[in-house]
Amino acid sequence: MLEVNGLSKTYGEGERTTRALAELSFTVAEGEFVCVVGPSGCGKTTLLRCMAGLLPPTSGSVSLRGHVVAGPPEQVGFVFQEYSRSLMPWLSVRDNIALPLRHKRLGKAERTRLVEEAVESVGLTGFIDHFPWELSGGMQQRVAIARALAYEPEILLMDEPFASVDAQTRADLEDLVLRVRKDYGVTVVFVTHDIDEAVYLGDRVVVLTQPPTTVQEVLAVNLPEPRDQVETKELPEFAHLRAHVFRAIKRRQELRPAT
Ligand SMILES: Nc1ncnc2c1ncn2[C@@H]1O[C@H](COP(=O)(O)OP(=O)(O)OP(=O)(O)O)[C@@H](O)[C@H]1O
Repeated sequence: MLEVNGLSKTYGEGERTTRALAELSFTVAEGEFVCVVGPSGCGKTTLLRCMAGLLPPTSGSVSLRGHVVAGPPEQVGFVFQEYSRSLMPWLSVRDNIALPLRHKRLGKAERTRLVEEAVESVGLTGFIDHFPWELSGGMQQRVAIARALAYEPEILLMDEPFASVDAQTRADLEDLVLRVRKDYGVTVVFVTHDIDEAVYLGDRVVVLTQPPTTVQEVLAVNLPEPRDQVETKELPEFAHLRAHVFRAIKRRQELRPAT
């Protein structure tokens, strides 16, 4: 469905050049949940922005169903890390979620239905007429997820969406994403620097190297479904997979020449 083909991205020119992505290739199948994990600064956000058509690659390409992505595709929804910056403080939850739907030609009743269903699916029905600043951080991130879902995307691109919430809220939001993925049948690309999160959520994990970044390894996660925060994480296979990813990242760091 999605194909990242020899993707590279260099920022700036001359002395201020940063080679963020060296050459990356991997694919994402229809309905798959792919986690991308790598050390801080390895270019995860850059990769996702290229996949979203928000940033042109320096070379290589991203294709969606065989068509090269040259701008934000209609079928794609995004959830970013900074929920506090992505929601409009002067709009209610309802109006924030309805905002991207302006780009779709929908009747009022259909728009209301999509917004209300999305709010219900993230468990915020009682807060639909509240403003973002009246909600906790975790609730605001739920609103950001609902906004992406109401748009009925085929693909959800998520950039470290739970990095700024506490551990318990993070676990709840992880399970929420697994559930909506199932309910909405959406394909997910989920970027995180958290190895446990990547293994817990993913059908596959793409492990990135330090910059200049390439794909170090693509790992299949054959853990039983449905995943469970306690039972899944107690499994020896879970411990094995997380140790494998951890070692892959650490080994690569040790191989880097001293600077
Ligand atoms: N707009 C920009 N202009 C110049 N350099 C940039 C720009 N955006 C990112 N970079 C550089 O590209 C590299 C990768 O950045 P990016 O934000 O994609 O990494 P990341 O893996 O998402 O980081 P983190 O995990 O810390 O969020 C970094 O060296 C960064 O300084």
